[in-house]
Amino acid sequence: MLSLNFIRENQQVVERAIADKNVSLDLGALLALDTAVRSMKGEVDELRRQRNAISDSFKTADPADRPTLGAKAKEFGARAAAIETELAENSAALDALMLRLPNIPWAGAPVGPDESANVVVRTEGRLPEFDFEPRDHVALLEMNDWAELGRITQVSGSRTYCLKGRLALLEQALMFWAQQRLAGEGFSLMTVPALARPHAFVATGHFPGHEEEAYEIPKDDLYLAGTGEIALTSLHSGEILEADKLPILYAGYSPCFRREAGSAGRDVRGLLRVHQFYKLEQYVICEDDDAVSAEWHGRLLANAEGLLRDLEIPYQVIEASTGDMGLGKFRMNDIESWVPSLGKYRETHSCSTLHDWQARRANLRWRDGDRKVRFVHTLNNTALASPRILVPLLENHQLADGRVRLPKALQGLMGGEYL
Ligand SMILES: Nc1ncnc2c1ncn2[C@@H]1O[C@H](COS(=O)(=O)NC(=O)[C@@H](N)CO)[C@@H](O)[C@H]1O
Repeated sequence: MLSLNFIRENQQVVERAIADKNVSLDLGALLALDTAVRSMKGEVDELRRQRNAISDSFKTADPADRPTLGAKAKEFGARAAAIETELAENSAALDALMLRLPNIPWAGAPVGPDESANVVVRTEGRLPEFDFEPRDHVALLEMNDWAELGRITQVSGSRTYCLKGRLALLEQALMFWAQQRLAGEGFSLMTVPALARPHAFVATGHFPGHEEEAYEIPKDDLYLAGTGEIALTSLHSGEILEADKLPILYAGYSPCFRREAGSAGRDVRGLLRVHQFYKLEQYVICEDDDAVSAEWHGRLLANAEGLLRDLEIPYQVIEASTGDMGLGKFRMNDIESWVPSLGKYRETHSCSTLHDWQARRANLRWRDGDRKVRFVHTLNNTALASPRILVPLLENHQLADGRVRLPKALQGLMGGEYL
């Protein structure tokens, strides 16, 4: 969310962001509501003041004047109440529009309608050269009995899976390894619930707008989150964080649930796009200083790139366009990992800076050195998300006989050179 002051003073900038992020929002209507709400508040206050003045004069008034005074006070009270009803409606309408306002994207974001406008900013790692026809990850899973992809769908529906044997162990080893790495970078490890209240989805910006993507638990007024970001963003809602507590660095491990409502027909085979997966999330709450959050953006990206380098997975870093980055982002860099069987890079990480857009929605604030209370900046990036990361991991390191050679960084943990 943006502040009303910012919107009033930067209408063109906000209009530009609305256009560049493909948001259908009538800023004029929002500003008209803002004006109406402010004038109505002024009217109610004035009526209240006048009514109180009459009430105060009542005691010392001439008894003969009291009926007239009483009637006047009543009339002012009735008019104030009538305005307050309309004021409440206008305020609710204004709040609803405020939640739909995009954050202002950074000046370096490619302007475009969707991912087609994204730009590759860096390509790392040498693509594997196979002297055999490389198998896709599903074939590798089947020939090594590393997953159950068939019968389980009769139990749990489409886009579900079981990992088996050494691959199930590898997923645990990967998450353990990545958590050790992030702990070494000063992140506090946390397991995070997928269960979350609707307000937590509003705080991150998933709601309103993406309700369809979340599994709902109506009996308990809960939803299942698609990312640990949702619980982590609202964990400190309402607190005023002391300056010496910042930056807060969380490495949040959670199950993630996504209905993938809009993905019919995409990635239907295997592990790329499933309803339930596990993610280790890098999450930062820092002071609202653009240079400080830009520095954290770079570090979150570097952490993820370091993991991919040690997994010996070739990847590329993407600068997301204004149309692809999403409503709340100031900046988003995706990392795409090479998938040999597809002959292309596929997103495995997404690194975002949101400035105070989430903080305003989550009421996340801190007290600066001058004791002034301000909204914080929030950032998040994937550290590892499994089973998707297993797809490039298995395919890039496969041998002609279907075995998979483990990256050196995992051989100790997994007790051998091969999965
Ligand atoms: N349906 C899915 N199945 C498997 N993995 C998924 C699915 N959806 C997302 N992911 C993984 O989760 C990563 C992060 O998802 S994201 O929506 O892009 N971004 C976030 O959730 C942010 N909180 C950063 O992690 C993706 O890059 C991908 O690796």
